[in-house]
Formats: sequence, C-alpha cells, structure tokens
Amino acid sequence: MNDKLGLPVGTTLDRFIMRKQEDFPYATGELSQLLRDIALAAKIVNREINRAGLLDVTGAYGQQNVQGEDQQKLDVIANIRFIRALRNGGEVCTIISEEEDDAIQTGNTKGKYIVAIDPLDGSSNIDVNVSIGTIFSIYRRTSEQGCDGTMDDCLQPGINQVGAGYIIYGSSTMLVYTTGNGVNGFTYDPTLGEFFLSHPNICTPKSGKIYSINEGTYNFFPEGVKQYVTYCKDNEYSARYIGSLVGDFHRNLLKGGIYIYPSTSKAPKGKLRLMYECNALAFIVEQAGGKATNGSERIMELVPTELHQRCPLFIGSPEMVDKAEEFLKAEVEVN
Ligand SMILES: O=P(O)(O)OC[C@H]1O[C@](O)(COP(=O)(O)O)[C@@H](O)[C@@H]1O
Ligand SMILES: [Mg+2]
Ligand SMILES: [Mg+2]
Repeated sequence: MNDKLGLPVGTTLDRFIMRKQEDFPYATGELSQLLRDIALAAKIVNREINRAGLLDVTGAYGQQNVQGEDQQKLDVIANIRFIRALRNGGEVCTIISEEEDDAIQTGNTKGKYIVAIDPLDGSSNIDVNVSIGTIFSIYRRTSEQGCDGTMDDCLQPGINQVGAGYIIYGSSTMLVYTTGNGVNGFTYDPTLGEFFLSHPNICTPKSGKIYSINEGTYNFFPEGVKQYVTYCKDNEYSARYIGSLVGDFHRNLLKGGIYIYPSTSKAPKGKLRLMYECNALAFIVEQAGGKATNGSERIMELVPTELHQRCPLFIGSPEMVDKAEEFLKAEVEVN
C-alpha cells in the first residue's frame, strides 16, 4: 500500500517529510524541520512513558496548571521535553502549552511558526497503563519576523493551521499528522529509533457503530445529547470511552465512530481546549473525510479569544456528527 506520492508502507518519517516537501516548490524546509523536532521529542517522551513505572515519574507533581488541574509528573516532563525540542530546533518563535499559563517566547525571533501543544493528553490514565498522547497544532506567524510572536499570532482560527497531529503512546507508539494534504500515520520502532509509514492516506468511515462519551455526567447533558445517546443505544452502537481524547479519537478515526465532550450544566463550555486539543483533531478528521463541530459550528472556524478557552466537541464520522447535531437542533427548536 502506498501513500498519494506512491511512498510505500515502511518509508521512514524523515524520508516522507522530505518527499512531501518537494510537493511545495516554495517550501524552505522549516516546517519539515519542525515536524522532525516534534518527532524527536516524541521519542524521548515515549521512552519516559514506557519506563514510567520503573522511574519515579508516576503520580502528581504537586502543582496545579492554569486550568486548576493537578499536574502529573509526566505532564511536566512532557511539557519540558517538547518545549526544549521546539526551542532548540529554532523554527518556532512562540509556544502555547496546556501546562503554561502564558504563551512562551522561545527567543527564536526568526522562527516563522507558532505551536499550540497538549504535551500529555489523558493525564488521568498516566499511572494505569492506558493509552495517552500528545496533541499539536502548527500556525505560521502573521507578525514580522525578528520579534517575539504576538497574541494575534497565537489566537488564530483552526483554518489557519499549516500542520497538526498527535502522538499516541499505546500498545504501539504512533505519530499521525497532516499538513493539509491528507492524513498519514507512522508507527515507532524503538529498536531502530525510527517512525515508519504504517497508515498511509487515513480516511475515516462515513459512519460507524461506536460512540464515545463520559456517561458518568449524563444527568448534566443537554437534552439533545441525552437523546442522541439514547439513539445510539437503540441502534445497538458500542459504547467505548477510555478517557484519553487521543486514544478515543484514534480508534474512532480508523474504525468509524463519534467522540463527544458536550457542554453540560456544570461546565457550559465543556472541558476540552480549542487551541491545543480541538483544532488539531478537527484538522486531522476533516483531512480524513470526517467532521468536527461544537454542536452547531465548525470547530476550525471558531475565532479564539483566550489561549486556554474551552469548547464542546462533536468529532468523527460525518454522518454521525450530523445525526448528533440534528438532535441538538431539534432541542433548540422545541425550546
Ligand atoms: O474524565 P473526563 O471528564 O471524561 O475527561 C476525559 C477527557 O479529559 C482529558 O483527559 C483532557 O486532557 P488532558 O489530560 O490533556 O487534560 C481528555 O484526554 C479526555 O478525553
Ligand atoms: Mg488533553
Ligand atoms: Mg494534557
């Protein structure tokens, strides 16, 4: 099986990035280098995760992040590793991280790119050996080079992404990304220390039979979401929810399905963060033929106003997202 360029399964990530760059005659290699920097940090974080139980890196770090969540030690380690790799790589002027209150200026004032990152996704699953991940979005700066990135550079809508992806640290470690020309997945071979093309041209099924939502907060769901969950049960869909966005998203991307983190009466804006969770996965799913909304609006068109703003997420197979939206719409029309 080959990707659109005819690159066979087993092609290294490096070679793939290089070949893809040739697609863009004006490309100057900076985005390619940035992707390599992310892959390098992923290898280091993967090693820490695989040995977490042996090293003193499990458990809480003893501080809270700007979201008021208790940081896990691996949240902090992953944050340090990715920031270091992006800073040393030289291509990124500013970083937005879930674990940092403010945007980080790397000092690479010539850097053309802004990266928004969730260094460790699925923190509640870190110590229990369940798949976790890293999520990243890449934007070109709009301000002049030669100075730090501005808030306008940081607060760009998802449609401005030039790249996005995630790493899933699961039974195998994979890097899945897009630069707006399809979605490709690479599996890490730790014995060779290389990512190899294993999932070329990922396309998500138009529909599926898997729904992923935390029904533990069912009582606080909007009526439309309650009705969609009932619809899934009436149609004997399988409920699958591991509590790691990357893990639930990846499964549904390959098999067909929908992941929902709705607004609730307790959390009217939902839980997930637009800048470094929703936008990246929305870009990926759309490039794979899927859909991502906040229940009514396209995630990628939402104009951010804050670095850590939250938004509801309905993402996955397009027909399933459409169906969920129908129930929400019907609820609005009734009220
Ligand atoms: O426990 P809940 O409320 O279902 O939330 C689970 C969701 O929260 C997250 O853990 C949030 O991400 P972080 O772990 O990066 O904070 C998602 O990965 C996951 O889908
Ligand atoms: Mg997360
Ligand atoms: Mg996180």
